Amino acid sequence: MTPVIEARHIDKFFTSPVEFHVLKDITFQIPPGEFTSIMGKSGCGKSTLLYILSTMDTDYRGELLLKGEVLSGKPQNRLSRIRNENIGFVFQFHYLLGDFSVLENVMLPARKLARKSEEEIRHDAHEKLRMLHIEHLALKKASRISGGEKQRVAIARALINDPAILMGDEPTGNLDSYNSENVFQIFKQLKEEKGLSLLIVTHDEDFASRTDRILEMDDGRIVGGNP
Ligand SMILES: Nc1ncnc2c1ncn2[C@@H]1O[C@H](COP(=O)(O)OP(=O)(O)OP(=O)(O)O)[C@@H](O)[C@H]1O
Repeated sequence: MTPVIEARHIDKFFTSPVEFHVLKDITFQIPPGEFTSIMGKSGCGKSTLLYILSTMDTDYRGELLLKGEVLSGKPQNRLSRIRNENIGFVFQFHYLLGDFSVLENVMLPARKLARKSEEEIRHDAHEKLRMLHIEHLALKKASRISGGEKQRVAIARALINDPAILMGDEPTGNLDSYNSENVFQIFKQLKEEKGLSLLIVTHDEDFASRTDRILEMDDGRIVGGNP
C-alpha cells in the first residue's frame, strides 16, 4: 500500500548563529491507518522534523512524498493547497481565535479551500463537533471554554477537511491526565473508525506505548521503531 507520508534521506541545517546539522538522513514511511508516535530527548529535532513533514518548512535536503506524490520542490501556493487538503495539525497550544465562536473556528480551514458551500461547511463542522462530544459548545466564544475543550475544538478544526493524516506536536503537553487520556482516546477512535493515520510527537511514555509504533529520535537521527 502506498505510504501516506514517506521521508527519504532528509537532512536539515540551521545556519544561524552557526551551522548546525539538526536532521541527519531521516528515512521512514507511515502506512495508511497507522498511529505512530515520535519520542526523543528535548532538542533532538522532533518539531523540526514535523514542520518539514507537514510541508510548513521547505528548506531541507532529501525528498518528502505524500500519498506517493513528491512534494519537495513544489511552489508554496501548491503546497499550501496540498497541506490544507491532506494534513491536519494539532499543536501543544490550541491557537484558536478567542473572539470567534467554536463553530467558526472549526469552519475556517474549510473556507480557505473554498471547495464546499457555506451550508455544507457548517454541517460538516457540526458533525466534527458531535464526534468530539462538544457540539453543545458550538456557539460559545472560544475564549470562554476550558483547556481540554479548546484542544478538542483544535482537533475538530484539524479534521474539517477530512485529512489523510493528523500530525500533532505535543498535543497533550498542556493538558492534565484526564484530558490527555481523552485526547488519546479520540485519536484511537479516529484510527479505528475512520482509518486515519496519525503522527504524534510526545514526551508522554504511557501515551506513546499505546500507539502502533514509536519512532525514537536521538541527535537528529531515527534510532528506533523500524523506520
Ligand atoms: N530556527 C532555529 N535556528 C537555529 N536552531 C534551531 C532553530 N529551531 C530549533 N533549533 C535547534 O534545533 C534543535 C532541534 O530543535 P527542535 O525544536 O526540533 O527539538 P525538539 O526535539 O522538538 O525539542 P523539544 O522536545 O524540547 O520540543 C535544538 O537544538 C534547537 O535549539
